[in-house]
Amino acid sequence: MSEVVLRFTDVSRTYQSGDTEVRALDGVAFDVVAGELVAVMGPSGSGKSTLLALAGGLDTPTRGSVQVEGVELAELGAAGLARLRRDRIGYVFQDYNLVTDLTAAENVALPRELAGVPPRSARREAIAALAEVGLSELAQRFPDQLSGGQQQRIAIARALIGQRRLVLADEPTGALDSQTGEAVLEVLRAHVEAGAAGVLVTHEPRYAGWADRAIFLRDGRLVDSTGPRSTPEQLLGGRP
Ligand SMILES: Nc1ncnc2c1ncn2[C@@H]1O[C@H](COP(=O)(O)OP(=O)(O)OP(=O)(O)O)[C@@H](O)[C@H]1O
Repeated sequence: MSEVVLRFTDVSRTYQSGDTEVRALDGVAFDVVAGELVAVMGPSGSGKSTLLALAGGLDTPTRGSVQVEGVELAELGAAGLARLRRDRIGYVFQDYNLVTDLTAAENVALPRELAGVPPRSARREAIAALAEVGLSELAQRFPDQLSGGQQQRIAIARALIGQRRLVLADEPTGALDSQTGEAVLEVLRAHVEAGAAGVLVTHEPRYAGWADRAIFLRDGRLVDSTGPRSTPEQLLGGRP
């Protein structure tokens, strides 16, 4: 049995909007195991970003339980949650969220330095992470000297440096042309193959093809999910 990295058990999230209640998520349950990439799909407003925010401990469920590596997020205090987010969870955003006045290497090293790793070691780890995403030669460049696809690959290196086992990606290909988007997903896929668990929010069936399976949300409910993909050829080919 593969290790469960992310577990949602009967998770609901309700927002109060004036007098009305918005049920952003309603009784959602699923697991993501190590080595697995799960795509989350669904129309606008169906709850995809809410699901990702709950998985990353950026938001709290109204009902139900979210566990990361067996740890119940609701039972962690603010400091414990911040530590878990820094050390175990990587977030990749549509707009990269790189620090503009830090170089690529400094951006990638940042979470390690915040975790107390000495700067020299953090830098060494960052250079290795940049090599993994094929960008070692661009380590000294600043974000505005890099293409969108290069910036997103740096964001992925930053999301996975250290011991982080869970990578949450919210439309990471949104701002990219399709060829560059495929290259970014190839990097994400490789990290998952190396043992991380991944959740990828995407509108694009083409990109969802990089995932092992997809779950579909409608009005906050999990309405369908595809089975695991069967052949290595399909996985490597990147299309369903
Ligand atoms: N802070 C909030 N207050 C009130 N309602 C909210 C809040 N955040 C989200 N919602 C509502 O919850 C529902 C789910 O929103 P969510 O952003 O998770 O959807 P989504 O599937 O990510 O949409 P999109 O694809 O457009 O980004 C929507 O009806 C949204 O309006």
